[in-house]
Amino acid sequence: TRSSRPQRMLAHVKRHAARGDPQSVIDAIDYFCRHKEWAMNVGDEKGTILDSVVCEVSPGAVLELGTYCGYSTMRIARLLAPGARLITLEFNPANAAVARQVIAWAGLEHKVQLVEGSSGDLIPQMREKFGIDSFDLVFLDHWKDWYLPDTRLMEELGLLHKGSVLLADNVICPGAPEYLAYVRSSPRYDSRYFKSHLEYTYVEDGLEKSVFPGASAGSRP
Ligand SMILES: O=c1[nH]cnc2c(O)c(F)c(-c3ccc(F)cc3)cc12
Ligand SMILES: [Mg+2]
Repeated sequence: TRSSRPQRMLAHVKRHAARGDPQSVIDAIDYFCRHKEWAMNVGDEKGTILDSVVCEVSPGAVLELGTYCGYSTMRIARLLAPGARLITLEFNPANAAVARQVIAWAGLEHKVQLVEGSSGDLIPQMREKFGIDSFDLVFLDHWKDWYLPDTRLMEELGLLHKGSVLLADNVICPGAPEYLAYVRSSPRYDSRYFKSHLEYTYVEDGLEKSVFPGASAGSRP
């Protein structure tokens, strides 16, 4: 049967990127998506904003919701300090299989734990299965309708601490209106919009960065 777009992307990476060199893998994917076939990686423009947030937070524990082909996984992992951990959740087994190979090609597998399954099922298992107490940074990039329920779930499970940062992709295109309304109106978050463009296009999109000031915020003094 005909190869999939992620498989063709992986073949391009293996031909054009150097093993163990994450930047060359990132560049090869950006080239493939800009000049051969568009794909829904966060991309180079929004990726630069992602990089700056990762550097600012310098997280010890990161959760990525939505791995796809591992592009943003690599952008985050390449900036992590020794010992810092990134857990990335992917619903689609075929995409997860490609992402594992992309992450391995970049030589970043020791910093990344890729788990297949639905975020709603896996988030409640973070403590028991992965020994994670809370996340310093969460990158939401899976499915817009799950941004809000997954955020509520992380709050209820105490997986966010004072200062935890949520960074959400695609808040304009395809758009996550309920999520935006929540983080922008809740006294529990300090939220800011980083205007950018839909990956590899001139269409507007952006990232929403929301800092969790602590569970006590928004409750009666
Ligand atoms: O489903 C998605 N999950 C995560 N990220 C996405 C994304 O960055 C997109 F651009 C898009 C997208 C797809 C088709 C379009 F026409 C526009 C945006 C979708 C997703
Ligand atoms: Mg996205």
